Amino acid sequence: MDKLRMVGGTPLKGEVVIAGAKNAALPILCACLLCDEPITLRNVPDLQDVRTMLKLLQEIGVTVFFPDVNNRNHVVLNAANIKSSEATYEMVKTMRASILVLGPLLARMHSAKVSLPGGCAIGARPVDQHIKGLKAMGATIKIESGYIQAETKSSTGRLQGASILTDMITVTGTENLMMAATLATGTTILENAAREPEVGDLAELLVKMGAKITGIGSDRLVIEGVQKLHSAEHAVIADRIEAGTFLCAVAATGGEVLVKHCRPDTLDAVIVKLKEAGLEMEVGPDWIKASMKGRPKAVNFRTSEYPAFPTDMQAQLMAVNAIAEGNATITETIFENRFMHVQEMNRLGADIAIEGNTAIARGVEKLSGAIVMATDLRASASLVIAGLAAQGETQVDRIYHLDRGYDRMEQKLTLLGANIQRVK
Ligand SMILES: CC(=O)N[C@H]1[C@@H](OP(=O)(O)OP(=O)(O)OC[C@H]2O[C@@H](n3ccc(=O)[nH]c3=O)[C@H](O)[C@@H]2O)O[C@H](CO)[C@@H](O)[C@@H]1O
Ligand SMILES: C=C(OP(=O)(O)O)C(=O)O
Repeated sequence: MDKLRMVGGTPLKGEVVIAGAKNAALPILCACLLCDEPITLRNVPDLQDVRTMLKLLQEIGVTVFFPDVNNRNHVVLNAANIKSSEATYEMVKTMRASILVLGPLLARMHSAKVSLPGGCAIGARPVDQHIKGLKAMGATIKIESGYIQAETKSSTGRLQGASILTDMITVTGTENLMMAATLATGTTILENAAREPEVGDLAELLVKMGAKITGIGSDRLVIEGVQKLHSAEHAVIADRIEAGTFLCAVAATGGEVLVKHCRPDTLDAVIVKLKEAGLEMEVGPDWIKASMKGRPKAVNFRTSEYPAFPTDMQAQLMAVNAIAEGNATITETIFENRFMHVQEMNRLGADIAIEGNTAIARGVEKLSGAIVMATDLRASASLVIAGLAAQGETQVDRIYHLDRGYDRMEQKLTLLGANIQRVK
């Protein structure tokens, strides 16, 4: 199992180019299942979850073509010949986002069998709202032998438009139901829809494919079903979480970094908090120039749905707080178990206590290197940030979590002057 070894204490300096967003690329790849014509995608990040999704789509019968052998970010998908409507346990257990094939397969093939995702390191993460929404659109769904088995029951085989109000805001739930609704008969209204930029990016691709969607970017999506979707081209939106992760790394280590090819307009809540922490930022249309002098200041924050502070940035900003001046209160409201990084940060000398869904970080002047273990994707990123800020050598084990969602993180950090290596 790969590990990352780093010697902390070097301020980051230089430029970093942000990749396409994992959380936009994954549903966008699944959208190719909705039509029998090629979908051309650019700015697809080259990371493990994307490779897993491409493998799953190939198992289903999608052809995957990289027109330029030297560029894994440009992919053409063609789902003209679907041969299976199944996502196996083997696939879903490595990547929960496999659930995103459910809506498109059901809409296009009129049946789908997808392994029920289990819980994961950050929480129970049920998919009851996906199921509830598809049932409201006329699907028959049973759970058997760990699989969601779904079928449409109308005479045409098509799902039917419905008004759906989800019990809570769910990102992949909104995406699954929106994709399913594009090929349904009649109109679907999704109330309490997720407003995350990645949902909007998926909606933009669907519109390019001929879908009729209004309310994009709002919490009320109206989708008028069409009979067929067609070929389209799309560039995946920049990853706001990767950009935010590098901004936190600058805040924790000091230095000056130009974050390029990002979407500052999707990072408002993160920018506000990092400014409070003392990170100086000049913001352009697709770049942020960040510089940090001295120690960060502690910042209280609370995660919530977009446009509020993202749960996927909680661990990284906690790493900044670990070495800040003062105490911070950090409340996680999205996932019930997303503090697994706390014990590992404390092994690096942080002073963080957990009380229910709140962590209290008492900033320490210095962290000291140690061997720590990554438990999930963003926990891994936070430990890398803490390791880069710590004195001495840190080793982050189980880096496969990090590889799920970051495109060449250690190479990008090396270009910024960090002393970091992958150990096989
Ligand atoms: C691939 C992808 O885009 N992943 C993101 C997506 O995950 P994901 O879409 O899985 O997260 P959700 O938005 O669905 O989850 C939000 C909350 O709702 C609960 N819930 C959700 C659906 C459901 O049917 N029932 C239910 O109870 C979840 O357990 C969680 O507590 O949004 C999360 C919240 O921004 C991010 O952390 C993930 O990075
Ligand atoms: C939790 C995350 O991803 P996933 O939903 O794919 O587990 C994440 O990107 O931080």
